Amino acid sequence: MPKYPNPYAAVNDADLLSEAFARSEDGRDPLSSLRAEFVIPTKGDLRNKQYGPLGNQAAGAHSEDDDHEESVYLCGNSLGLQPRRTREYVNRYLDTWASKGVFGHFKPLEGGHPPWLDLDDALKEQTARIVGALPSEVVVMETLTANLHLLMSSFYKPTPDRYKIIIEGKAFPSDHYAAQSQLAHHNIPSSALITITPPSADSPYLTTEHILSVISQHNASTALVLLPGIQFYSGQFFDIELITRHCHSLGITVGWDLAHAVGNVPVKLHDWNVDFAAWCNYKYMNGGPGVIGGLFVHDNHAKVEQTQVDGDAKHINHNQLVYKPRLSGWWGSDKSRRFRMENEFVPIPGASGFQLSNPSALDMTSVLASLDVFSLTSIEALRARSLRLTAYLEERLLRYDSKPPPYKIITPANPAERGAQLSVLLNPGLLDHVLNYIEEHGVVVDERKPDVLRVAPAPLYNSFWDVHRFVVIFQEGCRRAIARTGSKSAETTNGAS
Ligand SMILES: Cc1ncc(COP(=O)(O)O)c(C=O)c1O
Ligand SMILES: Nc1c(O)cccc1C(=O)C[C@H](N)C(=O)O
Repeated sequence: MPKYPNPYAAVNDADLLSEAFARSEDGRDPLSSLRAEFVIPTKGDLRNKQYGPLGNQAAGAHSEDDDHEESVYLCGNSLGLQPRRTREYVNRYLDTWASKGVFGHFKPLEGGHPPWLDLDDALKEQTARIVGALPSEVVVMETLTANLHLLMSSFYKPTPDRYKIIIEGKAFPSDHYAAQSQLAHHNIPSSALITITPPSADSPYLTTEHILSVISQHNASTALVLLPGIQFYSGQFFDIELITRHCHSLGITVGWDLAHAVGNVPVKLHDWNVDFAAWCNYKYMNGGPGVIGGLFVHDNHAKVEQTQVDGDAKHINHNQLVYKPRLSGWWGSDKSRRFRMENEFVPIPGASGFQLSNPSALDMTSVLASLDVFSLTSIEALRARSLRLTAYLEERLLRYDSKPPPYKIITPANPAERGAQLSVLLNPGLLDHVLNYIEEHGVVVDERKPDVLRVAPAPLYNSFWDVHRFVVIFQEGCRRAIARTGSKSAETTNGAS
C-alpha cells in the first residue's frame, strides 16, 4: 500500500493511458474553461513556422496540422503564459500614454482602470487574497532579489550574539548571493551563512524535523532564517507555518521566498505570522518576463512598534507607525504629501511604505491583467484542480512499459509537500536526447543540468490532455534515447520511485 494513495492508482491501464480519459477529466472540471483566458503557443509558433502568404510553408519534419496544434507548455514554474487580456490592458495603457501623457497618472482610465498613481493600491486586494494577507501587508513593487535585499535591510539586524543567516543548501543562486552579500555588507564572515543540506545525498528532500533541528542547533547565534516556500529544484513545499512558529519560539526572524509558491499553492502569510516574504509575478502569476514582483510585511511589526512607542493607539501619528528602519524612497512616503517636496519621509503604514520608486505602469498593468484572471476563481479551487492534475501526471509517469522506468520523481510523493511541479531525475546520459526529442514534438519543460526535467502543469491553463500528450511524448523520447545510447545501465540506474 503506497504511503500517499494516488486517486488515479485504481484506474486500469486501458483507461488511464487513453487520450479519452484525459479529455473526460478535462470535461468534468469547470475550471478547464480558464485555459481560454491564455494564449497557448502552437507547436508551429515554437518551431518558428508561419503560414499564409508571407509565411514559411516549406515542408518540414512536421505536418501543417501538427504545427497548428497547441504546444504542450508545462513550464509555468519558470515563465507563465500570457493571459489574453494582457494585450488589451497593455494597449489601453499605451493609448492612455499616447493621448493623455502625464495626465494618465491622475485621471481614471477607460475600462475602469485606475490612474497610474493608484495602481499600487488597486493591486493590493487581489494580491492579498492570493498570499493570505491583509491588503495593508502586501505591495507590488521592484523585483524578487531586490525585494529580498530591501527586506533584509530592515529585518536582518545582526548583533554580536545573533548574526547568522540560515538558508537551504540548494537555495536558488540569487537567494544564496543575496544572503551572502548581506553578511559581507555587515562585515560578517561568510562562515555565518548556514546552509541546510539534505541528510541523504541521494535525495534533495529536507524533512521538516531536519530543518527544525538545524535551526535549533544554531538558535542562539541566528538572526534570520530565509527559506523558499517551494524549492525551485525539487518542488518541495515546506511547512511554512510550523517552521515560522519554531523560529519565533527561538526569537529568530523568518522570511520566505515565494517565487515558486505564489499562485501555485494557497499560503496564509498573515495567519502563519510570517515576518516577511517576497515573490516574482512571472511564474504561476503570469505577469510577463521579469515583471514587477511583490512583498509582504506582517502588520504585527507595526503593532509592536506602536505599543513600544506609545501604548495608546489613538495617539499614534504616522511617524510612529514606522515598522522598521528601511531603505526609503519617495513612493513609500505618504501619498497625500508626496508631491509637496518637503523632504520629510512619512512612511505609508504597511508594506506600501517599502516602495522606493514610482513603479512601471506598464508592469503594473500587466500584473493587473494577471490578477484579473485569478479573480475568476480562487486559489483554493485552483489548488484542488492542481492536486488532481499533478496526481494524474505522477500516476502516468509511474506507468512506464518496462520496469523500472529510466527516471524517478524526486519531488515528494506527499501531495501536501508539493505544488504543481514534479521534478524528474533521468538516468545518466539521457537528458539531452530526451529533451531534443520532446522539444521537437512541441513540449516545453525546464531542464536543470545534468539530469533533471521540471514539469509543472499550471492549474490555470494546463489540461489533463496536456499531461497525457507530455507523458506519451516523454516516454517515447526515453525509449529512443535508450535505444540511441544503447545504455543498458541507463535503464536500471535510478529505479522506480
Ligand atoms: C527561488 C527564486 N529566487 C530568486 C529568483 C530570482 O528572481 P529575480 O530574477 O526576479 O530576482 C528566482 C527566479 O528567477 C527563484 O526561482
Ligand atoms: N531559467 C531562466 C531564464 O532562462 C531566464 C530567466 C529566469 C530563469 C529562471 O530560472 C526562472 C526561475 N527562477 C526558475 O526557477 O525557473
